[in-house]
Amino acid sequence: MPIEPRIAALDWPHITQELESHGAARTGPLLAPAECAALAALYGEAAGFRSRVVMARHGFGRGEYRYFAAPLPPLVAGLRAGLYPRLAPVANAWNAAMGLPRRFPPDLAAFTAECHAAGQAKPTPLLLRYGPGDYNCLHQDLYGDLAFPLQVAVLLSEPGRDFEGGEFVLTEQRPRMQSRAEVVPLRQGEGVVFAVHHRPVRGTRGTYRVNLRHGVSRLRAGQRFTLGVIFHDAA
Ligand SMILES: O=C(O)CCC(=O)C(=O)O
Ligand SMILES: [Fe+2]
Repeated sequence: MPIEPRIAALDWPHITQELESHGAARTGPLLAPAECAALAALYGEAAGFRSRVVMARHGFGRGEYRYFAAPLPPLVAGLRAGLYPRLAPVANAWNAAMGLPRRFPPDLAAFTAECHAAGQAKPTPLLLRYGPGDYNCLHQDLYGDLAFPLQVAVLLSEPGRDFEGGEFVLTEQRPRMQSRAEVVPLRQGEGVVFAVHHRPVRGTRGTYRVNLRHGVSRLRAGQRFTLGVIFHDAA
């Protein structure tokens, strides 16, 4: 099945509900094992990427990632364009709840045009590769003033078979309170939608803003690949 109808067939009411209550949601199966393997295999290709980051060199963790160059591989472009319109209403509701003035257009082409006009023109989808002992420190994928508040990561390897450890982790820092951690268990081909930076939480005294970070715990063994889909482009 092409990616667009597959995205349409996901349980969006449930995903939206999970995002509202927890700031993160699993998509359920999104990519077939062969598609995951084909995407992971791109990591070893010389062409198709605009930059490579060795995380240890920057204090980001251990392991590495590569940002795709434009034009994105069709499956990556299809995921980005197909997921965006489903998430834009959530993004707009979040900004309204947090009292932030920005609203996001209903389709990715229009949002990408806004990014380019703001000087953010480099594509941000990326492939990440982790080996034994590798990890990804808690971070936020912000690349300029313009940021879409949700992003998606798709696990391309199978836990237990291809790697051990390496859990996707989110932390949520609440105002004047201690941070809360959440581990999101994923299967190969499954995505997690999560807050890039802030999200609104309804409390007894109205809505407040929490600050989220995400990362990956240490791999105990094997190799783990991820596809990261970030909707704003980079400066
Ligand atoms: O490898 C992961 O699961 C995390 C990837 C990540 O940081 C991202 O997609 O932004
Ligand atoms: Fe990230």
